[in-house]
Amino acid sequence: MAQYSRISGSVGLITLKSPPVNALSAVVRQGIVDTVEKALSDPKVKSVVICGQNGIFCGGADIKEFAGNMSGPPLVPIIHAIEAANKPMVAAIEGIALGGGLELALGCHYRVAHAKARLGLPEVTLGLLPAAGGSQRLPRLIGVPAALDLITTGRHVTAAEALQLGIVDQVTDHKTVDVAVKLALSVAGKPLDARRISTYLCPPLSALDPLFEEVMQKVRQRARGAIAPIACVQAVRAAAALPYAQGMEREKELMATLFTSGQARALQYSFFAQRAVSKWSTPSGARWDTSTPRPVHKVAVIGLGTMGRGIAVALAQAGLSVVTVEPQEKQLMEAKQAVSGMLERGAKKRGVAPPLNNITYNSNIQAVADVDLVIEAVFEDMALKKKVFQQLSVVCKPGTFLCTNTSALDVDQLASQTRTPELVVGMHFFAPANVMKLLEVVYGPRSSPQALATAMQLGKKIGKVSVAVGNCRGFVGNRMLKPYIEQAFFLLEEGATPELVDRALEEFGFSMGIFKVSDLSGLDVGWRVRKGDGLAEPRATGQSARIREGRRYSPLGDLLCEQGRFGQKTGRGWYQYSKPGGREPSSDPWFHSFLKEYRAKHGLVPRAIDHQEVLERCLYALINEGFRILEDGIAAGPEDIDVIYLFGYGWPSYRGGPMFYAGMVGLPKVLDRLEHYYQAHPDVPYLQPCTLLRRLVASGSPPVHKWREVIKKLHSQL
Ligand SMILES: CCCCCCCCCCCCCC(=O)CC(=O)SCCNC(=O)CCNC(=O)[C@H](O)C(C)(C)COP(=O)(O)OP(=O)(O)OC[C@H]1O[C@@H](n2cnc3c(N)ncnc32)[C@H](O)[C@@H]1OP(=O)(O)O
Ligand SMILES: NC(=O)C1=CN([C@@H]2O[C@H](COP(=O)(O)OP(=O)(O)OC[C@H]3O[C@@H](n4cnc5c(N)ncnc54)[C@H](O)[C@@H]3O)[C@@H](O)[C@H]2O)C=CC1
Repeated sequence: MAQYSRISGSVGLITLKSPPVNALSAVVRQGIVDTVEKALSDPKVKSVVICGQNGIFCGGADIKEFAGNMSGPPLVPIIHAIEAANKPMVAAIEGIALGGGLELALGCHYRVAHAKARLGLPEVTLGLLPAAGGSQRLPRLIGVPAALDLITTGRHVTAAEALQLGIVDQVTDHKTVDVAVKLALSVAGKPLDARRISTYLCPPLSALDPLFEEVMQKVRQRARGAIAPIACVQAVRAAAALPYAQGMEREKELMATLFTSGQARALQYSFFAQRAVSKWSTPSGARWDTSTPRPVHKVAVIGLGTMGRGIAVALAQAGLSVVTVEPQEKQLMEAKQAVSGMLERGAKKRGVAPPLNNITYNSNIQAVADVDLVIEAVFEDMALKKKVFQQLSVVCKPGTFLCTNTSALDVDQLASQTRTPELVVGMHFFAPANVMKLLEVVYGPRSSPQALATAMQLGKKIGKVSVAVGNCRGFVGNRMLKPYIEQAFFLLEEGATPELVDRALEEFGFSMGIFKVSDLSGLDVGWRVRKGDGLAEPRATGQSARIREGRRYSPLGDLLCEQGRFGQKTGRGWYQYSKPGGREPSSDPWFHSFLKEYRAKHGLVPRAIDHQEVLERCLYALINEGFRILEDGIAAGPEDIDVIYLFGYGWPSYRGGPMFYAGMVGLPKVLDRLEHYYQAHPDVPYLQPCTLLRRLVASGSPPVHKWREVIKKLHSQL
């Protein structure tokens, strides 16, 4: 709703009231219509201030309404009426003015923002464009280049930047509404023509066409198949080239295409999925709202290799006190230098002082005696990790949470090395740990709800999207990756090339195909795991060379590693590079002839493989494992899996995550294709459709937000 009052004798005050972010729901829009009418028809009122309750101006349209039948008065005429008013309208912006919220403010004649406010048009991140006049008013107000930047990225700006750009007229540290009322009093009765942004012409640019061509090319490249950023550029172009009324028509037309698109649905799903994962629950009944996290001020990081360094940076940047331990003197020195460099570069970007003093560097584990929580990041070696956990259990003060950054090892085995297994959880970061947003928080059978809640809260504090997952080999993300990679290897055996597989995946929207990723992260990583599992030993030629434990196996990755081809770091992998450490992959004739010989040696007759088969085999195998993970209770719901893939594995955001994507493709189709491929490859168990998928299809393929009901029923029957 919106509340109306009169203050200071002649100022009408309209307060948006719709917790938590004063979103513009149908009721709020109706409230604005009613209160604006009241203010304009009250002869005692000479000017009007619009603000939001609880220090929040407005979070934009109510995104929940997009999924249903939109009712209530539309926003565009409301904003037109505000702009056309004959009394000065002033927006008092506290907290946030986002999307429709900023568009509402742009309809006002003046804007005052609190110094801590953030403003932006983030519609593009929801698969939309600012269609309440935002794409037409913002370029008229701040110019085409700046508007293009804000609208195509959706980035939020601070009040200071908004002032510099000309989005707001005034920034204050004091009570924003008081300052806005003062301004409203001072401008009462003054002419308003020059304050109506829709009447402005965009600031002239000498070469409009080349500018838009260049921008479109860049945006297309960055968008990797997303349609909203392209539509945003087209809308701003209309602002630059057309009169306002025609520009508004174009904005509406472009929005109509986006509004009903699958991409918008996927991105809006992902917005709510991100929020849903913070409301975690476990099969044993522990929940986010009944578990109290303990405050964490001081954290230890054990092992300052690739991961430990990034984790230490993320913690220090969030203001935590960090104690690091690295026994190798040379490694410790190098790490100190690298960590300080990362902190300095990060601070420079943010215009703050580097938090160098938040970190201490130690070679002795005794240094962690008084920390609240430890994150272990030593080599992926169970024996070593067990030893470290035994030491931690002795050295740390009672009650210290002990966390491991292992990517796949059994968290419960580590817990059993300690005197307090209930305080042990996994905190699985992704490389580079100070950049990647994802954190898998892994609970074992003995982890206490408080340990899980504390790790989840710490994740939030350091800016991660944290997802609680059960303990199994590879947890959620890496477990699903295994069948995906396996299919890619099999496709090479059957006739595909790394180039073909990668092209198909990149056209789907991944920034890199699986073979390029493998070259980047190092083929030796998977090789070490396969050797540990007893899979990678050389076998005799003939059929057994491609079978392990009764299943089809491809030794291709092992054979490359035996040749010292570890990927980018050695300058050779699935592709070749100009030098060791080179970044640009190019097709490698050596690999192609090696593949030819390999196929001949194993009696494999290559056949033509198209992009569709690549996508179906790689993605449906991965999705099938996702269903198994849900079946096993390792992830609480499809949203958890999707968020993990969106934030940790480069799944294209406009496809919503693998489980949402399965729903979009149609579960019967996914089931049918898996059945088809399993029939063709009965020696590949990952392709056998799992029970949950079958059950969902038998239940009429409900939408993704209803899957939990089917999963619950399945669990109750097991
Ligand atoms: C043929 C068809 C033709 C169709 C034509 C259609 C024409 C339609 C014209 C429509 C024109 C209107 C255009 C418009 O107005 C567009 C928009 O405004 S889109 C929305 C833009 N706004 C945003 O993207 C903001 C999203 N929110 C956030 O970024 C953050 O939530 C925020 C920074 C505001 C706060 O962050 P934080 O403090 O961290 O809190 P949470 O994120 O946890 O949020 C708290 C709570 O609030 C819920 N929420 C937040 N924003 C919204 C929202 N805009 N709508 C609904 N709900 C919102 C959030 O989900 C949390 O609730 P939970 O219950 O915990 O999930
Ligand atoms: N590299 C990656 O992309 C990811 C790795 N991980 C996991 O993170 C952990 C660390 O991996 P990386 O950082 O890549 O390894 P790394 O090899 O770069 O670093 C490991 C560090 O641990 C140190 N170390 C060894 N024994 C120690 C001990 N007893 N006490 C303290 N430090 C000790 C080593 O000297 C080395 O500096 C592993 O469990 C790995 O599986 C998790 C996610 C991603």
